[in-house]
Amino acid sequence: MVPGGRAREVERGARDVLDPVHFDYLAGGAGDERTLTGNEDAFARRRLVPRVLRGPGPVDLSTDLPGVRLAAPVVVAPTAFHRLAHRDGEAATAAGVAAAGGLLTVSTMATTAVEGIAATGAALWFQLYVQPDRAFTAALVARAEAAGCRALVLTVDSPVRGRHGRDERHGFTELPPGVVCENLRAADGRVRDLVVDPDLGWDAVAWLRGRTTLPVLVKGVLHPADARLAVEHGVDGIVVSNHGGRQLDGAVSTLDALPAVVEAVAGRVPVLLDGGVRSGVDALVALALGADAVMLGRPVLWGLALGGADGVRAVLEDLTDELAHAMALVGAHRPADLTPDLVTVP
Ligand SMILES: Cc1cc2nc3c(=O)[nH]c(=O)nc-3n(C[C@H](O)[C@H](O)[C@H](O)COP(=O)(O)O)c2cc1C
Ligand SMILES: O=C(O)C(=O)c1ccccc1
Repeated sequence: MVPGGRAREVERGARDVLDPVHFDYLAGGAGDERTLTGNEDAFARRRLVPRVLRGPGPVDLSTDLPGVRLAAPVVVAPTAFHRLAHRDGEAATAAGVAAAGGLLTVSTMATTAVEGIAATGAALWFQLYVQPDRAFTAALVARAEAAGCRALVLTVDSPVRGRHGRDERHGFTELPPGVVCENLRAADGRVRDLVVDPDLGWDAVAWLRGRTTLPVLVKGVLHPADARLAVEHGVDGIVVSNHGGRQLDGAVSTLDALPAVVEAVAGRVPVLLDGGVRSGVDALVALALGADAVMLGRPVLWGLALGGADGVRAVLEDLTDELAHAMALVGAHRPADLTPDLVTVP
């Protein structure tokens, strides 16, 4: 079954097919889930002020990002444990992304090895949780690079783990038998536990630079001062993210945080946004407020749960089609035509 409908329907469908404990792990957020709901609410508050009679010409969504040229400014965000959503896990996700001509960010916490994910032919970035064991982290970076990942996405919003009430209520603490984080398998064959590093600082960017020639993005920036620091430390891109409301509950919505970050970055590196993007119109709003691309987290997981690779492909193609259609209706031919004056808060 291939879902073709809108994000809400796909989410409802996924809820119907998934173990409720696993659905809640994937859907849930930290604390009272204010930031989780705030991300979507921020999009719902915006309205578009379209331009008319802007002339003919096809819509061209092509976008250059670190290490990759894409047909549309849409990237799959890194999410853990795809084998909770579908038995084929990240291999199915990657096959769907490849079919849609997209880009998948592989999570450090993937339940399929990065080498196996790369075998699908999908374009990949690799999301990194820097471990206090830097030798192990360097080996993981080398694996990602050897597998053909085109950039590293350093997650910086997790000095400690968020507290997820839904998981606590269910007592969800362990993956099902046979499901493991294959990227945390060490040379000795044993799978390490993830350690988030409370001591991580900006020097981690220079450390990473010394170990890879890949572009490095930082993911999880909300404050414009941090965006400035990221540029000063030589990053190749910034992802405005609150981890889909799974880390600091009460954090600002990503759409509300975006304009100040864009102003601070002043075009020096690409700025991406994730959190609450559920439609092509949402993507258009983020681009108009200055994002160079959006990332999708949960919608891709729901497509995966419902339809495997075909479900992922359908989610990506639907959203991209809707973005192109909405671009035509606001009078824009390419992403650069999308400017903040097209968005209002009535
Ligand atoms: C189930 C789940 C697992 C996630 N795992 C990771 C992860 O391993 N690394 C990471 O940097 N972000 C992770 N994230 C955050 C996503 O990359 C992204 O920031 C967020 O999902 C975007 O919001 P959205 O789900 O509203 O699209 C995860 C999110 C979800 C929902
Ligand atoms: O669940 C998450 O959002 C996430 O990033 C994560 C972090 C550590 C282990 C598993 C998932």
